[in-house]
Amino acid sequence: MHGTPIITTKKLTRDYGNGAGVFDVDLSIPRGSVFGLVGPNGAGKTTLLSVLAGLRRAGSGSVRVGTASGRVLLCPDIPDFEPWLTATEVVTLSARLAGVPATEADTALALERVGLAEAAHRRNARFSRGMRQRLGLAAALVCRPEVLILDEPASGLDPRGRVDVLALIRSLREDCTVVLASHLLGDVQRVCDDVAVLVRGRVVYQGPVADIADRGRPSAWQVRVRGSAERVADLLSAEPWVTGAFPVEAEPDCVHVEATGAAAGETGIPRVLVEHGVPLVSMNGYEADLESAFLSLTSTDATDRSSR
Ligand SMILES: Nc1ncnc2c1ncn2[C@@H]1O[C@H](COP(=O)(O)OP(=O)(O)OP(=O)(O)O)[C@@H](O)[C@H]1O
Repeated sequence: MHGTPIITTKKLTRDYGNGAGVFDVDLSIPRGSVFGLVGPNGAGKTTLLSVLAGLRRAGSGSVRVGTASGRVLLCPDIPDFEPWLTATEVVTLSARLAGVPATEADTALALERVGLAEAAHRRNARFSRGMRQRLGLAAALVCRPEVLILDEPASGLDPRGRVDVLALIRSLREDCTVVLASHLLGDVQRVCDDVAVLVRGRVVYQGPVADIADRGRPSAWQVRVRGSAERVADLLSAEPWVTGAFPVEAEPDCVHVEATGAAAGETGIPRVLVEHGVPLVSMNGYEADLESAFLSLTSTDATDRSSR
């Protein structure tokens, strides 16, 4: 892992009983990175984040955070504000409560960064879930945290808002270390440098996000061609690395192709089409589902790698 760690945990455990909680968690979060904590519902992400933020105590084990406690901020998934406050008032109050001097310009900048400049003087009572999440981010940013902990930061956003907020989070590495939890592997892949995967309270993988991206790469595609889908399916079926190829019933010019691996298909399908003079219109990989990514991450191999 790159960078000196700003947060390290050793054998961190918070046991709620009946198998719930987090157990023997060893984390090393590099300073200045965006670190993702990913896992299915109930895996223990929120528990772990709140222990890192100092809001919940660990039952055993240790947490070392290389900064003053006031410089670590946690932003919950859907922050709750007094409904009568305007967005500007929420952000101003947040800075005051944190004891951070913030000018009007600082407040305006924080709101602008999260895309709420136009709503700056509106009361938050009628804000959508996504706007509330953005406002929570602005309220955190104005405090200039050294470590910003975000629980499901994009869960309430529409696709456009999601892209914007993920880009914003990515840009924050210049200012602080970000630790975010998500059950959406795609979001984590997009913004994080390193990732830890929690399954039933235990870290089953920790390392560069690129490694997970490789595991999540699809090895099945819907290939749209100009020409006969039947012929393309026959051509591809003859290749040793193709494990299945057939025309898609509802889409006359599409072929469903499955390969032995991601790289084999990504290079092999366009090559075969070029060789036979078939124009390729599009090639879309089926998103690997989270469940199978987690299954692959709980394999012996992945568990071994978690100790590096
Ligand atoms: N205060 C508590 N007392 C007892 N059990 C708890 C407590 N808080 C959480 N749990 C249980 O611990 C497990 C982990 O919960 P946690 O909220 O940390 O998971 P999560 O990964 O954040 O889940 P989600 O993605 O659904 O928010 C769950 O089984 C939950 O029911």
